[in-house]
Amino acid sequence: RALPTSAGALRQRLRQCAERIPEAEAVLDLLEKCPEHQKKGSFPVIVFEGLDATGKTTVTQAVKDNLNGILLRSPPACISQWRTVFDDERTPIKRAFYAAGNYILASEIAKASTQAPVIIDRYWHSTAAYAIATETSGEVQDLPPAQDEVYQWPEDLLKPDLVLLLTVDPEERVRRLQHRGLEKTKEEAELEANSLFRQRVEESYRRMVNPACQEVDASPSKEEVLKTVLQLIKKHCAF
Ligand SMILES: Nc1ncnc2c1ncn2[C@@H]1O[C@H](COP(=O)(O)OP(=O)(O)OP(=O)(O)O)[C@@H](O)[C@H]1O
Ligand SMILES: Nc1ccn([C@@H]2O[C@H](COP(=O)(O)O)[C@@H](O)[C@H]2O)c(=O)n1
Repeated sequence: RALPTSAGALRQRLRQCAERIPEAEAVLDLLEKCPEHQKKGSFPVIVFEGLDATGKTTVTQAVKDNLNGILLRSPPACISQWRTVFDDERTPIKRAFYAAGNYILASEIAKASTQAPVIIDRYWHSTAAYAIATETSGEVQDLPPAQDEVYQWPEDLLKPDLVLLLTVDPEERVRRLQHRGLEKTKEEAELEANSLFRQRVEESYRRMVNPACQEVDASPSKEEVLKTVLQLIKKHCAF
């Protein structure tokens, strides 16, 4: 399978291509500096997931402001300058880059969560959901079965306290995409063109376990979505 599900496996994958791709060596260097099996601090760690234009950037910023939190994203800023290089590579190398981003981010989460609530725009569930959806074709029924190990959280990756999956109906998502008008990645363009791919990504999010995603209808106004999200955080995270 294209997605390496441990720090050891993704290091090996990056090492194999490091001679040809100098940026892989740079990612490896950063990974080496991250202690393994990171532990979170006493503040809650809350992740927002979902297809593009479901409102993650909008809601993470608002939640961060509301909770006086620290906002992080995957892939983290320290490797995002190499993103386009890996997006143009073969799938296994591209997935190793995004997986590595999550392990590097875990170090940032560990530190930040000793200081304030941590709000994260995409983490492991995004890496897994896009990988799973790309490896299959056709209907959601063609995805690996619900209990498959692909939906498991990696054993050696720091776990969040709460994962909220933002969903909006396809028409509203397209309206938001058009309104925003940003440049799309290849995968985002495919997502827009291919409704089955979009359904597979969303269903893969829903099948993730340990931790599972809690779904939030993000179709209402920004204010209402924020209110719902803050209520869920209050209910699930003690701080
Ligand atoms: N609840 C909402 N109602 C109406 N418009 C919204 C709402 N939330 C976000 N938007 C608008 O939709 C667009 C996409 O939102 P945003 O950038 O937050 O999504 P995103 O999930 O972070 O996208 P991506 O993953 O591609 O970065 C923006 O123009 C934003 O202002
Ligand atoms: N943790 C992550 C984050 C992103 N991806 C890949 O990037 C694309 C979406 O990124 P945005 O910056 O537009 O939010 C998506 O196509 C994923 O393949 C990832 O794999 N893991």
